[in-house]
Amino acid sequence: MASEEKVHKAHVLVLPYPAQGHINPMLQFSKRLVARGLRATLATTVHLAATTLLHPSAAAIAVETISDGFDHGGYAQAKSPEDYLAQFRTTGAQTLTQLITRLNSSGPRVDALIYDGFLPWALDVAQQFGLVGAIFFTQSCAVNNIYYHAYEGLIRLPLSEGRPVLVPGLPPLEPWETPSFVSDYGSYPGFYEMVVNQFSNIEKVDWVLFNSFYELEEEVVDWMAQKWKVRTIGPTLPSMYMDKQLQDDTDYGISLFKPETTSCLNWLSTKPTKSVIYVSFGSMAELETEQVEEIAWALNETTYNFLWIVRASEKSKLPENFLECPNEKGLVVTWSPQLEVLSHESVGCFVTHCGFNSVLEAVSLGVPVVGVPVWTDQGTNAKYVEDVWGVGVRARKGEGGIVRRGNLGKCINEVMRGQRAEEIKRNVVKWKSLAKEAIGEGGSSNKNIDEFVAGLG
Ligand SMILES: O=c1ccn([C@@H]2O[C@H](COP(=O)(O)OP(=O)(O)O[C@H]3O[C@H](CO)[C@@H](O)[C@H](O)[C@H]3O)[C@@H](O)[C@H]2O)c(=O)[nH]1
Repeated sequence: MASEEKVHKAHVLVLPYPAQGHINPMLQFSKRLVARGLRATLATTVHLAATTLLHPSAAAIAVETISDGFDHGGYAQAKSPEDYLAQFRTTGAQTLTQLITRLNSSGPRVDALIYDGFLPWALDVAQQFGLVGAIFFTQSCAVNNIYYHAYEGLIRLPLSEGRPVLVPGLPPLEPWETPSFVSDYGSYPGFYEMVVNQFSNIEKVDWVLFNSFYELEEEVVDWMAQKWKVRTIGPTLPSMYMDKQLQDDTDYGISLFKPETTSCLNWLSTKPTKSVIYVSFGSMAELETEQVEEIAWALNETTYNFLWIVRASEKSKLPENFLECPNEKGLVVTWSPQLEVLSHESVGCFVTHCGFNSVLEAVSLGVPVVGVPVWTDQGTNAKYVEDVWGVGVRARKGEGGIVRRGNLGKCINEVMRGQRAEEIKRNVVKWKSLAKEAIGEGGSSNKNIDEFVAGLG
């Protein structure tokens, strides 16, 4: 027994919200822990485990399931976001309790729970078992400081038109630059509760982890660090794109959609250096049909090549005959190997919804951005892209709340050529290097991960 105890590696259970943009960073963080000698188990939902395959590179991480209450369809089966979150809270807490009980009796016993901020009830479960509790935020520190201030009633909602929103550590924001759950207060009650309730029990948590890096959000991290044990541990791109310390770590290891890797890479290889506009709106955003049409015509009119990700569920929104007309100039696929695409020499800019993973990937791989935010945190990320980090521009919405083709085309030209493009390129180079330094040997995120691991020892 004593010798068994001696070899016990600290065992962390990692619980992401079941969406691509949440699993990717938490799985990557788990790999960093395993590389430091910890044992990691990913807890995901029954539905997700049944519909997704983990790649071999993630094999060092065990996978276990809990239930969100919708084993045969997941989120799509719920009546509403409120229904989904309420069921997940009840069934998730019960099945997480059963999982920890089982792991503790069969071994290896669990020492810590790293849970997604969207699932704050998980901390109560962790504490019933006396586990170390770490909340993991997949969105930026800036966005989450806005949510904290909303939770505490420190910003008055609904926001007043024309009055800047002041949050410590952030530049003054116009109301439309805050996350949509705040700027359109009342329109998304379930999601609003989800994002602000991340702070409902934060004073009880042991660690507050962010997929960001200190240099990227210094002021807001300093402010938050006065209140909680905040540690930035990102960017969580696979190691082979960053510090190259983990030889097998070439991709995220999980994909909810099947990437069309061969067609993307073959097509890219026929294009000149920095001639391609890569366009993707991530795994969740649903665009209005008119918006899809405006993007299509903007891409059709541009002089550049384009690679556009249109998920299967969005394809019917493409203008008739669009797929046939671009031929050599453009490729439309349902899902790409995004990291390989962004690091390909033929890609010149990234038209993105500004999901936080996509922004961090663009920053880390040095690709200029055209932000076309859709909802949630994306408008605030786009503000930072343009005004704080200077790595791109934001396309403003026109008539009907739609980004019009002329405006999108103008933004693409601005980041691809001319004086502003030169300035953006300088910033892109600077941030790429700072991102690599942060996660590399001796960097801020690397040290923070070491400290977290030492704390579990
Ligand atoms: O064709 C594609 C498109 C995307 N990705 C990957 O999918 C992830 C997408 O993440 P993200 O850019 O954050 O977008 P969403 O999937 O939309 O993420 C949700 O979750 C994020 C983290 O909470 C939020 O910042 C977003 O606003 C929210 O929409 C990234 O790692 C991409 O590399 C691919 O591999 N292939």
